[in-house]
Amino acid sequence: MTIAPQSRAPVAPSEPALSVTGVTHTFGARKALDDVTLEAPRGAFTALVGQNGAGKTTLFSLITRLYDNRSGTIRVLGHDVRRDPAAALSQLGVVFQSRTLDLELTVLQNLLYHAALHGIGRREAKERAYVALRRVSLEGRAKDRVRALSGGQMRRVEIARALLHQPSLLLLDEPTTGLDIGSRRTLIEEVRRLIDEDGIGVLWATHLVDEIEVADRVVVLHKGRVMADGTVDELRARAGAEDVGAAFLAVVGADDAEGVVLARRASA
Ligand SMILES: Nc1ncnc2c1ncn2[C@@H]1O[C@H](COP(=O)(O)OP(=O)(O)OP(=O)(O)O)[C@@H](O)[C@H]1O
Repeated sequence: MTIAPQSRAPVAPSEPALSVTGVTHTFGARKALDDVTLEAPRGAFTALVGQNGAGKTTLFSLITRLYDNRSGTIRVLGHDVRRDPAAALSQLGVVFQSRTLDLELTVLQNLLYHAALHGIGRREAKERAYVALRRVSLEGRAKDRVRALSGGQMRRVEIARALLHQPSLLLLDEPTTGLDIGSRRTLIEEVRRLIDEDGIGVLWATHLVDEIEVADRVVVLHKGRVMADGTVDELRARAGAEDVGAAFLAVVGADDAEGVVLARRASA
């Protein structure tokens, strides 16, 4: 399937990169998402934080149309993903939780393959690939096989690949999984720079509370429900806590947050 890069309808400047309104999703009797409403503005880092099983991946699967949203509305830059999927998906870049690069191909080949799926011509694709690799400081590795890269570098190639069709919204599902502390920091800094320089909107799903600190906005998802939505300072003030981890605990209920706290300790 190719997604036409030219399917870009005019968009009001006030439209957020992502808006989700009243979305519920069930797997049989299990409610994975319960009346979820949230926004990810353009030019901002929005952290979606929750424990394992909170519903983060389910939400991403609905935004990317892997699942059909049967209730509520999901808009990407104003385009309803159900009613106008081509326009919505053309504005969307995704880095999935599992790695999805072909290890035997070079970095450039991986990018060109993805660009072809988006209907981008080869010459244009090559130019865009080098621009995107420069954005993540990897232009010198274009001709290397992916297998030769570190885990953090592979993640940055995936981000470059997600940027090829020039989306307005970048979704990242637990992107620092398996990375050491230095690679995690580099990845966060690269994404922060993309936001500041390109004005892209980012929704970064994580269960690591220390990754919230850099976010402009935080959405706390717990057992499928949005428990808090605001700036890091608002989250701290609401919970009456200095520390963002303590604020998270207070919002979701201390007894329930063990997975997140342990994850935070493990990553410190
Ligand atoms: N395909 C599926 N079939 C049945 N239940 C599912 C399916 N996918 C997710 N669930 C359930 O939905 C809930 C939300 O899971 P989801 O994977 O969205 O959470 P998550 O926040 O992404 O967690 P993780 O960080 O572990 O991936 C969980 O209770 C999970 O068991």
